[in-house]
Amino acid sequence: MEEISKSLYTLLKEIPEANVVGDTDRSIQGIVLDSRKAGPDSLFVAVRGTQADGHDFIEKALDLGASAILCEELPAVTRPGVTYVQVLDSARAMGFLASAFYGHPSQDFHLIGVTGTNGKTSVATLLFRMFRTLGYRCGLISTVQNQIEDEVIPSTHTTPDAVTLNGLLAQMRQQNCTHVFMEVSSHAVTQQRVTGLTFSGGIFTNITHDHLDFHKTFDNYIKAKKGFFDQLPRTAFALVNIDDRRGSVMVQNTAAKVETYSLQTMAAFKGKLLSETLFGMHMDLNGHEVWFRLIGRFNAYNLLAVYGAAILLGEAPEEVLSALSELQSPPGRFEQVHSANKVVGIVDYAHTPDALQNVLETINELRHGEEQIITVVGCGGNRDAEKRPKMAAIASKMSDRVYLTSDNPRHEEPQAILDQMLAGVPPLHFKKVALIPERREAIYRACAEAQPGDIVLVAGKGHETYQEVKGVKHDFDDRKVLLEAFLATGK
Ligand SMILES: CC(=O)N[C@H]1[C@@H](OP(=O)(O)OP(=O)(O)OC[C@H]2O[C@@H](n3ccc(=O)[nH]c3=O)[C@H](O)[C@@H]2O)O[C@H](CO)[C@@H](O)[C@@H]1O[C@H](C)C(=O)N[C@@H](C)C(=O)N[C@H](CCC(=O)O)C(=O)O
Ligand SMILES: Nc1ncnc2c1ncn2[C@@H]1O[C@H](COP(=O)(O)OP(=O)(O)OP(=O)(O)O)[C@@H](O)[C@H]1O
Ligand SMILES: N[C@H](CCC[C@H](N)C(=O)O)C(=O)O
Ligand SMILES: [Mg+2]
Repeated sequence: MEEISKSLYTLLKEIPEANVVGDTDRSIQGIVLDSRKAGPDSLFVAVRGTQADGHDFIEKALDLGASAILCEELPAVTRPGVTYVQVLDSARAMGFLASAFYGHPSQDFHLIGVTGTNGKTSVATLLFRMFRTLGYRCGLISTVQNQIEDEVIPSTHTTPDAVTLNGLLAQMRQQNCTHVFMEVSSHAVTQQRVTGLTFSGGIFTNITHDHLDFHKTFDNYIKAKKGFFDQLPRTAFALVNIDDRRGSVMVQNTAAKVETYSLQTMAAFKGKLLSETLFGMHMDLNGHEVWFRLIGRFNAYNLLAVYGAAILLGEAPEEVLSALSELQSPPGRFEQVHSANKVVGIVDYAHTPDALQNVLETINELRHGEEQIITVVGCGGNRDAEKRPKMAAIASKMSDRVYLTSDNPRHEEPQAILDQMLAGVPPLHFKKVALIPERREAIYRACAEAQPGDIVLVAGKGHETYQEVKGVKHDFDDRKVLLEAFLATGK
């Protein structure tokens, strides 16, 4: 990426409401959100976070060479030669400045944002792959990875912070991308990571229980997702899943053109799931019958969203459906690992109650005989604790055997998380459930027990290649461990 330098005076035109103390006739070499990353002539943005207050690090940033400070509260003592820019909301102001710093890259291509509790990665990735098949140059910003055409850029967040995000978008513009598909997490909306971007379209997949550790109430969580549609311009489309009862709320105040998709009712994009096997499903989409390689009712929704967005972006239905019918699931989404003696392993990123229920429903629908469903699942540490008992209840009701185990315990005790999960298991299903904190051991035990035809679902980590324990990420890949376990247990 080329070095960028911008005049502070020009940048400040983006935030006319700011109170500026100091000289604006200076160049800014970069915008930083973390004082430890400050360098000569950078602009440090002081944000009040969940753990710390960025205002406490202003002096540190200045020591490392920062020459401008964006903050909500001016320091008691200011340094000569430094420009202080005071605003009501520094995260919001940073969104506008970050976009301007990189020359507003989002205005130079179609940027589509996908929000919802589940399905963001699936929809964004399918759109990215499909538009590439249609011959466009594309970018992707997602939980699994960021991508510019074939170049993979590792991702640390579902939606990066505003500076990283605009930097990535600028790289995509430099690579002549015409379409960029990105996930918009609820954290990102609340923390204004997407403020200042120009979207051509927004997609709402669904909203169910997650992240209440951060948003505190379900109402706040809904408001966060709605905030994304509130900021869409008139020129954009807002494509919503109208079968979700919050679908209409999302677009209540949007200026964008509202479009709908549904499997149940009248909608601009109407689908019907006709039949499915382990290898794909047959759907009707607006009167076109098509075979897809993805399975599950939740994927029928994802395919409808992708189809709808493509048509709204001006593509021809036949070409879209033909490209879409070739696509496979993104990594770690219903990814199958078959053993030599026909045990079916499924690795899925279901880490919310709704996702786990959907995946288990799909697996139950696929079963046609006496096949057993053996589920291995855990819940992340330092994340929403309310979903723990719910996920364990769903796993125990919808499986024949359940191994509750660890999923990124982070700074919590694995046994404590397991105890909270177990509290959700109805006594009727106690017999089915075993607690095995070591995830590898849990997967091995599940495989040892599986008979030909049985299905072993390993849920929660999907594409992840690590297990995070007390700040350290240890190598761990459910797909590899499942394969190893099949071999080790003679399957
Ligand atoms: C809860 C949350 O969203 N946290 C994000 C947030 O950090 P924070 O508010 O906790 O920051 P903080 O530690 O309190 O610090 C406050 C400020 O002081 C600054 N600081 C701090 C220390 C220092 O020495 N110097 C300094 O300048 C920090 O850079 C920050 O700007 O802002 C940081 C900078 O953008 C993010 O890296 C961080 O993501 C953390 C690592 C995280 O795990 N986030 C997850 C929960 C997240 O964002 N997930 C969503 C997906 C959720 C989903 O839908 O599944 C995502 O989009 O990835
Ligand atoms: N449209 C959908 N509705 C409900 N569940 C879904 C849907 N699509 C996928 N899922 C389930 O949710 C899991 C996560 O899917 P995906 O990664 O696409 O969601 P996400 O919204 O990107 O999640 P994250 O918030 O972690 O980024 C999948 O593995 C699957 O079990
Ligand atoms: N984006 C989600 C992913 C959860 C994945 C699960 N494996 C976990 O670690 O809890 C989060 O950060 O809450
Ligand atoms: Mg995602």
